[in-house]
Amino acid sequence: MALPQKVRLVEMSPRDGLQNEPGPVIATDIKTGLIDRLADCGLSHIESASFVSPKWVPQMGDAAEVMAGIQRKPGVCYSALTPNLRGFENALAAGVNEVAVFAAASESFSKKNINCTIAESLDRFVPVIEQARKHNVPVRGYVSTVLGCPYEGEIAPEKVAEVARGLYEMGCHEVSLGDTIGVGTPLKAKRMLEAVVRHVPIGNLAAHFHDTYGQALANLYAVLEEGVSVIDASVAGLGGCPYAKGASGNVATEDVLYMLQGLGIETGVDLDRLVATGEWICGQLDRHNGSKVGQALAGKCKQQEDAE
Ligand SMILES: CC(C)(COP(=O)([O-])OP(=O)([O-])OC[C@H]1O[C@@H](n2cnc3c(N)ncnc32)[C@H](O)[C@@H]1OP(=O)([O-])[O-])[C@@H](O)C(=O)NCCC(=O)NCCSC(=O)C[C@@](C)(O)CC(=O)[O-]
Repeated sequence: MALPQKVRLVEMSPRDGLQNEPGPVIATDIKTGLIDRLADCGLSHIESASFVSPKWVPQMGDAAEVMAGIQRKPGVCYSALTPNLRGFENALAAGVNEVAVFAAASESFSKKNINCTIAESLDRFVPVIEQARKHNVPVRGYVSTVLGCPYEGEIAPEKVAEVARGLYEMGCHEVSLGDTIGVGTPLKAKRMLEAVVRHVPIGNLAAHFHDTYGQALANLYAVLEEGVSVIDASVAGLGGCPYAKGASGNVATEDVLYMLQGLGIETGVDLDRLVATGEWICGQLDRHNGSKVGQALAGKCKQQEDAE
């Protein structure tokens, strides 16, 4: 299949990127500063917060304050995770544009992440989706561990397809396929996708790949060739996985954008601004920049400044 002409980037850093950041809880104004800068880069979908239990994920405990503090830009979708009805109600009150429910293809991961089985999680999402429909709020669905699980190892593509189908059939307009611990390789990613597209149209799928083994760009290229046109990514590669020691964050948005530009694929996102945003947030968090493109372009810029 020909590569898509346009890709929609879904920016994960304020949520997936920051939820697992070690150390003290990050100040709300750093989170809102990040989201506003990302919107200024031209990103049209920013996963901004997570209405989960603050006991489980302390970094997301100020979700309502974050949503209240951002400067909303017209045309930008500010979304949030909602694991249950309570999360949905709080997200609705905070004025999110879209919510996301999250399941896994591995029973062990589901238990560790949301303290219930896969079947229980799908049951729990039914009232969330019903309420969302009533309030005209679109719902995205995630499937974690689609290319491997930290507890169970290999995950059958058919299991991924079953969960993705469940989410799609219950009303998720988009299902994002998560290589949570970044263990996938291109052929595996293609095989997994082939199983999923038997049940969910390709236009309703997104790729959400972490970069732990440095395979994320290769995996993305593989699924772009299969027709995927929505990619989740995180500026500066922020993030990790609390249940997999050493797991890296999502593939860096700067790296994905550089690759897409090289392929002539449109995104509407400004690379220079994105690099500056990655540098800014890494400075705020006193953290290493996990984007190769970010490092290269920021280094080049500094070299030019020094020469002047
Ligand atoms: C699902 C629960 C709540 C079940 O948590 P639980 O302990 O099984 O159930 P509970 O209903 O008894 O709730 C426990 C406590 O949380 C409260 N609570 C309950 N719900 C909420 C809520 N919405 N907002 C605020 N508080 C809430 C509830 O009131 C209670 O408080 P207590 O009585 O002990 O004081 C919990 O397991 C949880 O919050 N898990 C979140 C885990 C999480 O956020 N993981 C990271 C996101 S998923 C991810 O990163 C993967 C993804 C999407 O990026 C894709 C990929 O890469 O694979």
